[in-house]
Amino acid sequence: MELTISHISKTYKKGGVKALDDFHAILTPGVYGFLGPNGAGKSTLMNIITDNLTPDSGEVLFDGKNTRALGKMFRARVGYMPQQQGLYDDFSAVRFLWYMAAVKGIPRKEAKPRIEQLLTLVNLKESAHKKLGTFSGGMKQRILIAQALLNDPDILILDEPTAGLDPKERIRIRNFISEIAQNKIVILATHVVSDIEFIAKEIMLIKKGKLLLLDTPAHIIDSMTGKVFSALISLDELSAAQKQYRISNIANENDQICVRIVSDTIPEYAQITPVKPTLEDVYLYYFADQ
Ligand SMILES: Nc1ncnc2c1ncn2[C@@H]1O[C@H](COP(=O)(O)OP(=O)(O)OP(=O)(O)O)[C@@H](O)[C@H]1O
Repeated sequence: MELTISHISKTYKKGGVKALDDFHAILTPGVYGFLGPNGAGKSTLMNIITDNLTPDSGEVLFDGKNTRALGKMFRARVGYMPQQQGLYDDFSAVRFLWYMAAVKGIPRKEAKPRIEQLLTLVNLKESAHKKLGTFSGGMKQRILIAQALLNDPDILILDEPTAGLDPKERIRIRNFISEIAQNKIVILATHVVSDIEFIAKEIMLIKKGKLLLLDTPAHIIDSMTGKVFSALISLDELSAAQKQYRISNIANENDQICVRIVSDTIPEYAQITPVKPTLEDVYLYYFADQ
């Protein structure tokens, strides 16, 4: 199974923003972390893949076939969880899933066992008849993921699935996505590094509509070797250091300051040591100016 995002460009008429600029990537089963700051073009791309938006140029291909030409056949294989919007607060969880199954044109006979199975999968069986308006942030995210899974999609697109969640819920949702990702192409858009660091097969870095990198987390992190340093400086030096370098962490150490610096060149401090890069450093390296 292969999803080709082939040279997609899109400029919004309103505002004239070039949201996507010749974006090209080939995706196979596994979780793709789609990482970029606000406004980078993530939602635009996901709306194009799901056929909610038309690109100016380029096309999306599923196993070599144009997805617009495949039409309904392709849409039946896609599950989409948009960013949390006004949920149907007065609907119970089970009613919401029935409603979404109808919207997706899933026959009642198929929908019934699927809804039961999904409520168990997302651990909401006991809250099936509670109104969505009473749900916590994590429960809302889980029911939104469940609706994206109603048609047992081959391609699952998740737009910021952990937005607004506390760390415990974040980890839960992350593990849950990892579990359901078997044999699916999962695109998980986020600007939170920790959401994808451990579960992504590959990471797509997007900046101003352009694909900067598409590679495994390990390769991306390795490519930063020799660019991350730890320096001990005095408090007086801190403000100049912040102006000169991208600083990913500041910690007090006795009467000195330990700064973590991301830099192409070795910073000129007396007490400096190269350190192992992390994905957070990568993010800062590419997006410090965003
Ligand atoms: N409907 C629209 N009309 C005009 N401009 C838009 C529209 N939607 C998005 N944009 C602009 O296109 C660019 C890309 O936006 P997009 O929502 O795709 O980014 P994003 O990476 O998903 O950001 P976020 O994480 O904030 O959702 C931004 O500059 C945004 O302001």
